[in-house]
Amino acid sequence: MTFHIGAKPGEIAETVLLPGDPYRARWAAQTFLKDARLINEVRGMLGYTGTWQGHPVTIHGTGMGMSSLSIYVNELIRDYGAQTLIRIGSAGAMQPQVKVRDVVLAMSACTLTAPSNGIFKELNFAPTAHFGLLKAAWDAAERLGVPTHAGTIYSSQLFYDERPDLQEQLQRHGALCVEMEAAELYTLAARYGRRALAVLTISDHLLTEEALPADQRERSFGDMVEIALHAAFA
Ligand SMILES: O=P(O)(O)O[C@H]1O[C@H](CO)[C@@H](O)[C@H]1O
Ligand SMILES: O=c1cc[nH]c(=O)[nH]1
Repeated sequence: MTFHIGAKPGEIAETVLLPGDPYRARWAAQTFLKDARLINEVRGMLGYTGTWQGHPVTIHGTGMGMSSLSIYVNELIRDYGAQTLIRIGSAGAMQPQVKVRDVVLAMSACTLTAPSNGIFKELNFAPTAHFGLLKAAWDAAERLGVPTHAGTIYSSQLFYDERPDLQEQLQRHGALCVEMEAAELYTLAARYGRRALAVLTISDHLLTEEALPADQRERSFGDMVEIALHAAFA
């Protein structure tokens, strides 16, 4: 047990899928894992462990934002030995060719500042996905026929951002979408020598203002879960 995770030693798999939403964790575990059992519910942050095609897998919520993800990912890596960490999140599209329900694989994640940035001081560290996972996820998406984009994304500190100028510059420079966790996940994975990737589903569009409701964000993003599972065990 850790400060925020009630699982006993050995109850968390080396492969962990990380949705922000704890109810998406419950839905994904019940939908994709065999024999899924609840291994954490401290503060309502649900985590489940089961198997996928015979491989042990944990699906654990991270909450919203880099500060919350940082707590769970630090404990999953340092206390439970997680080796492969794949975020399965929602995101807002920033480019016209990226449509609602498309999948985005985050090759890199720009951020204004993340919880880890303090240690870099004046250095602008470039948080980057694990190449093997990224390639395996791309191949899986092609096989499954899921419309998928790969490129840089924006990990924002705020959902209600008061800096439209930043969004404009990121759009000009090709950022595909905005979410709130990948940059810190990639930084922690780099620090501890683990594999990480963010597989995102577009839930809303910043240009067209289309948006999916909460129940669909919680329970209908199965393509990204399948892509993440195939990538983890490719
Ligand atoms: O759907 P999740 O995985 O929570 O991801 C996105 O949704 C939340 C904001 O609504 C943020 O956590 C953002 O990154
Ligand atoms: O951070 C997020 C997540 C989904 N959609 C957005 O617009 N922003």
